[in-house]
Amino acid sequence: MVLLGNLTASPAAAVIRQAQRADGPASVLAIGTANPANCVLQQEYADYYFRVTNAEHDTKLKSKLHRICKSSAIKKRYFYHTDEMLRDHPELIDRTLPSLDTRMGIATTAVPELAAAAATKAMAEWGRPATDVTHLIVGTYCGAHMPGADVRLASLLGLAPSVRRTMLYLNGCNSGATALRVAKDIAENNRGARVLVVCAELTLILLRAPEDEADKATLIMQALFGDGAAAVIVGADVNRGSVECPLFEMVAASQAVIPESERAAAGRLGEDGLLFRPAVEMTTLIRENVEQCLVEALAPLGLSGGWNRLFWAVHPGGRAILDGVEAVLRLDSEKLAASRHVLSEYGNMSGPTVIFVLDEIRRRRGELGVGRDGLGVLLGLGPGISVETIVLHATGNY
Ligand SMILES: CC(C)(COP(=O)(O)OP(=O)(O)OC[C@H]1O[C@@H](n2cnc3c(N)ncnc32)[C@H](O)[C@@H]1OP(=O)(O)O)[C@@H](O)C(=O)NCCC(=O)NCCSC(=O)CC(=O)O
Repeated sequence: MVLLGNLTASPAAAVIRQAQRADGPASVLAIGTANPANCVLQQEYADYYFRVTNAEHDTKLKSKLHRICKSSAIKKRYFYHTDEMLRDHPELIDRTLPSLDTRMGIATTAVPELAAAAATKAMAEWGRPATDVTHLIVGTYCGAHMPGADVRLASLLGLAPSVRRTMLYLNGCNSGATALRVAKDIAENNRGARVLVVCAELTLILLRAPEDEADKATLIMQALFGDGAAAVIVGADVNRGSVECPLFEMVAASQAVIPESERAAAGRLGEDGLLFRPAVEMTTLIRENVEQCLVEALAPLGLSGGWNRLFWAVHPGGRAILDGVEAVLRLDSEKLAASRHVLSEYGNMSGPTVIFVLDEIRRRRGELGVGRDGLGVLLGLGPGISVETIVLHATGNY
């Protein structure tokens, strides 16, 4: 017996505990992404939005949205909602009507289905049977059901009934990074664990008609956000000769909140759906604090400063956010090329977006700023303002 304060640790228990832990670091083993079919070009978005919201008479506001769309650095976005769906549900557009039930009703099936489309791709790349998934983490801001989208998703994918599920609701744009951080801890603390992480978001939950000149936040949301889902398989201790192929080792993960920024990215679920308002100050707060957050996360690992040595998967919350991060970290222009590419092709899809960025980095086979030692940072940004930092090592097995 070993006495630790008033606790008694038995060597037998310690051996059992040790045997449950993985030896190696958690790794990203596969990535899959999916989007709904309805694609709207950004240059046509202002016309589209003011038409479907029956607000075409408001030409001043429409040209304001057109200007914001033009400077957004977004080319196109995908949406689950269609003209027909909006015609059938006027409550989604009319701000005076309650619409939460309609939005949640559609999300009940649409979120797990989009999540399944991304997960199926990740699992096909992974190469092992669905029943080998031991843990499932699902993130979404679209819905708040019991049981959640995780149960429906597990059934769609044919996961084992014993799969250990974790549901992350309303974590905002950092949910992709948050889910990966939790998956890392699970994989490293449960020998043999294979964690399926899936984030799926539909802007249907936050679609609303324009109000007036003072309501710029609505225009910003409508101009930037799109629908998408992304999935990752995370696991440690890949056996030699196995079908599995580690893409990125997860070296370290941390989270911080920017001081006094609670109101800068705030939302609430109400009768009119999800009202989320990133404040004008969000860009400045990130710009002024991101380097300090990174120093605190990376200095203990001996990695602080010299940011151009690393590759970067930064959440593309908006063009101005990427410009701010690039300027303050003095990054070479190719370092945020993957983030800018994903913003341009899909807009801000909230949680899944940073996983799309990681996928883009591996698809371009290291041409996007992966240095000789292969180290990089996945940076999640969301309400809080939360800053998620995951240090990755690109294995080169793309
Ligand atoms: C939207 C933009 C592309 C527009 O760029 P522009 O170059 O056109 O010009 P700009 O920045 O001056 O903005 C145009 C007009 O919109 C206003 N404006 C800008 N951001 C605003 C905001 N968040 N709320 C309300 N108004 C806003 C400006 O004051 C200006 O008004 P006027 O014309 O009257 O002077 C850029 O501002 C941008 O990328 N902003 C960051 C968007 C953001 O906050 N993303 C985070 C989403 S949340 C997220 O990702 C994570 C999460 O929290 O979950």
